Amino acid sequence: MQEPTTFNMVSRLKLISNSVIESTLTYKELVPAIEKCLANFSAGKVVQPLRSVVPVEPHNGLLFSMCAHDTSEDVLALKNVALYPDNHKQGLSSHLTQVLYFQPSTGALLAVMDGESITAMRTAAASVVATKYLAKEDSKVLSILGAGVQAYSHAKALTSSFKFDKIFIWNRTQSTGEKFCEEIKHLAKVVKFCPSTKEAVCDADVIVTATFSSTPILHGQDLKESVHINSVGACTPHLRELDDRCMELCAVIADSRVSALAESGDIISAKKEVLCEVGNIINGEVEVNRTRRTLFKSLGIAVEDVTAANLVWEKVGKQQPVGF
Ligand SMILES: NC(=O)C1=CN([C@@H]2O[C@H](COP(=O)(O)OP(=O)(O)OC[C@H]3O[C@@H](n4cnc5c(N)ncnc54)[C@H](O)[C@@H]3O)[C@@H](O)[C@H]2O)C=CC1
Ligand SMILES: O=C([O-])C1=[NH+]CCC1
Repeated sequence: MQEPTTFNMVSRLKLISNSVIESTLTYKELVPAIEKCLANFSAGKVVQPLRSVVPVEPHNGLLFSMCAHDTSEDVLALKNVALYPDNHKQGLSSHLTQVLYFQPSTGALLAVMDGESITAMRTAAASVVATKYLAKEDSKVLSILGAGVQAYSHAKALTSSFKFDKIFIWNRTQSTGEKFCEEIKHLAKVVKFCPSTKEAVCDADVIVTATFSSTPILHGQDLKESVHINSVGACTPHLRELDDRCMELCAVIADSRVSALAESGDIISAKKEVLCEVGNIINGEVEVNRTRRTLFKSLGIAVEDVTAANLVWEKVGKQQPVGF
């Protein structure tokens, strides 16, 4: 009898596209699931090595490989991200990603999922969780720096969880920023493009930074006394989005302390301490004063992809069970 191998199982593999994932995943289900996985992660219930990053220098690309096993949920997956900021010139997304979803008991590959929507949505869901625990409860003004995929998912996720009266947008390219404002104008009473980051953030209660900038775009001198920042970009040691003053003023909370200290250009360059992981706050181990300046440093961790992929599997993948 022929032994089942990955190759002769291929006909039974589920391929799950972005469009299916977009019509399947909702923030209503994803946010609590991400909250739980961040709590599991900080409670030591997740096996997750630091992701590997291969620079593809001639093409200004990076290939990330991220894997985790959530032991309390028994879910196993691996995500690849090809991060090529110049891809837009060829009409391609800057992040090309796939999630491989495994049967933990055998290691059999059950599904290959498009990773773009999973990445966009799980990152925004993690920021919603951080905002829930760290921002002032009466936050009314949201500011987003950037107008790409993450800016969009954050606008959608944050407004589906909190009520903002005003959203201020800044983007390096004004025309793209204005187009983005038009797309999200239904999300708040006022949605306005601002020509400078100072104008965009000076009244903000909650700020999102989601760009490819390599130099600071958010400056401490422009922040209110009480503000919460979700810092989503600058996920490699040579990139920065926040200046030293901003880092000095804020209490820094990360998704993963290990990832933050190894990967965050802002934390490494400013020699900033990480107060705790957001999971420590969820688990009731640390309390943070919401009326001070707080910064959630999101690097993106594999267990978030594992969690999102598991929701997709439970909702659309399971109908055709895969097994030997
Ligand atoms: N923390 C996490 O879990 C994740 C973080 N990211 C990071 O978030 C950031 C945004 O990602 P996407 O929205 O998917 O990318 P995107 O390609 O859709 O958008 C990129 C944005 O950055 C802006 N930008 C590009 N170069 C810039 C510069 N030099 N200065 C200022 N703005 C610049 C563009 O105008 C655009 O608004 C990237 O740094 C990305 O690597 C992405 C996925 C997950
Ligand atoms: O977690 C993630 O998917 C990523 N973080 C930075 C680039 C992609």
